[in-house]
Amino acid sequence: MWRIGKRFSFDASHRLPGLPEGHKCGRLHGHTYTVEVVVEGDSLTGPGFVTDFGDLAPFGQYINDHLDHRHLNDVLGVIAPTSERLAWHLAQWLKDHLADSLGGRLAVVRVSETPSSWAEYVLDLT
Ligand SMILES: Nc1nc2c(c(=O)[nH]1)N=C([C@H](O)[C@H](O)COP(=O)(O)OP(=O)(O)OP(=O)(O)O)CN2
Ligand SMILES: [Zn+2]
Repeated sequence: MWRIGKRFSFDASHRLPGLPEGHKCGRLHGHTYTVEVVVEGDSLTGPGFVTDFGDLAPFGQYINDHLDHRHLNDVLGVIAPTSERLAWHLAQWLKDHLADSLGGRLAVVRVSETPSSWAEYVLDLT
């Protein structure tokens, strides 16, 4: 099986209510988020692609239009937009909008708020 990935990034603010008093993430702050989408396949098409990286362009457009320079507490409609919840939100968007048009299967959406941390949502489309 092959796996390919494409990385996207955007800047956004959030705050995480519900943390202990004084926790830094309870305050309004921002991140340069990184999102990686992993697509897998058992065969190759065209010149040797699982799926053309360019087929993920609509996902980049969604990020630019709806998440970049936004406040994630407003956009996601959850009280605490953690990396885990953002990964789930993005996985649902990919499932709803791109699953049928990609050459391969959507496998993982991984979100990083900082270079040292990540959360991922593993898709099961079987
Ligand atoms: N499991 C999760 N833990 C935390 C999340 C999250 O989404 N999922 N988010 C935060 C905060 O948003 C915080 O801004 C980022 O946390 P942290 O990695 O601690 O950020 P730092 O840049 O301060 O990391 P250092 O490596 O300590 O410098 C918190 N936890
Ligand atoms: Zn944060």
